[in-house]
Amino acid sequence: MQQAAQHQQQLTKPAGSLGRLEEIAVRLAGIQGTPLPHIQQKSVIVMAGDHGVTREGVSAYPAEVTPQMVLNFLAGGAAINALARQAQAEVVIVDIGVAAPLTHPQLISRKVAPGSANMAEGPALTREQLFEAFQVGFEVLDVTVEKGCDLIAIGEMGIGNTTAASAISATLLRLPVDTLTGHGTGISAEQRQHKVRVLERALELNQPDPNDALDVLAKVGGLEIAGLTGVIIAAAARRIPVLIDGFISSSAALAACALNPAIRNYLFAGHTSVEPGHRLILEYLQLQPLLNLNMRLGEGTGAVLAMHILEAALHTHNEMATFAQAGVSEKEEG
Ligand SMILES: Cc1cc2ncn([C@H]3O[C@H](COP(=O)(O)O)[C@@H](O)[C@H]3O)c2cc1C
Ligand SMILES: O=C(O)c1cccnc1
Repeated sequence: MQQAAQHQQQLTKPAGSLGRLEEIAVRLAGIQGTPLPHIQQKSVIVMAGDHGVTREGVSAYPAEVTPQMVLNFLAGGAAINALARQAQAEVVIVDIGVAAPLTHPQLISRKVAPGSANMAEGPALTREQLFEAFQVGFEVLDVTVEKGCDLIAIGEMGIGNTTAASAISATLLRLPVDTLTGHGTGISAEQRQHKVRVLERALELNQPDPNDALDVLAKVGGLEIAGLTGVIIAAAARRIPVLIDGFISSSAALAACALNPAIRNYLFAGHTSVEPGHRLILEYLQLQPLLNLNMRLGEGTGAVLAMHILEAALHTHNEMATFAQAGVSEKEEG
């Protein structure tokens, strides 16, 4: 990172004038362990799973939308497909817990269970399911990296998962659920109040331990969130930078960082979502979002959009002439 920062000083621009692009290049140098980092191949890993808590009426959309959207991803018709085509990123779709049978040649079928249990009635996942979900995340990341990918974005699909993200982040950040809970897919103010009450009941009943991220992920998490936590852990272990997306994928990152705080150094926050809890997670992790476009979709959309910025940081870092090369005079002393 020191060498990369020194290289930045020599490029033909006033020191610091590329702002956060400079920091990004330096951070990528640290992650890849080289002063001139490169990104060759990008993927977005989208994990899909259902949530028993949807039976409490916490989303504006029915749970059937989860499998329907997975098929839409596979057909190339979702927002993430359009943005990934623009960014030239491969879309990797994983069924880690959709509550409907799904088969497709491009689908990675690793269903741990047909959805989580209803956290308002008991723990969402068993410990075994949690570890199986981690394992799916590790393996999907490994296969993706073995195919040559060196930048990962993460995304999710799962109706009801803003409720799980609120429960995880309220517990780990030790904040009242009300401050972190938003409108998700577009529920009314009244429905949001109901969602907060469901969340309070689920936390009261399950008593997730804020000092134990595994306990939190099992009791009030979900399969796609746990799978993404696994992706993040495995990516950091392999020195692969990860672009996190919105509130839900950031709750997976929060859990990963609770397990090992050094993981934070491998993460970039693609954007800040409209969900109120998202900003609180990013502040806690000290990750400055790259974009703020009032998005609240998930799927990895904000993360894939930010790939363009990471690449811009490396184009300037690697392609610009130095003062010496270009014969441009450096800053006057004093
Ligand atoms: C058509 C459609 C496409 C989506 N793509 C992502 N989400 C997003 O919305 C869901 C979370 O919001 P909530 O907790 O309110 O259910 C997740 O599936 C998330 O990825 C979608 C939601 C819908 C309806
Ligand atoms: O922040 C997100 O990623 C988000 C917000 C609302 C609905 N789905 C995802």
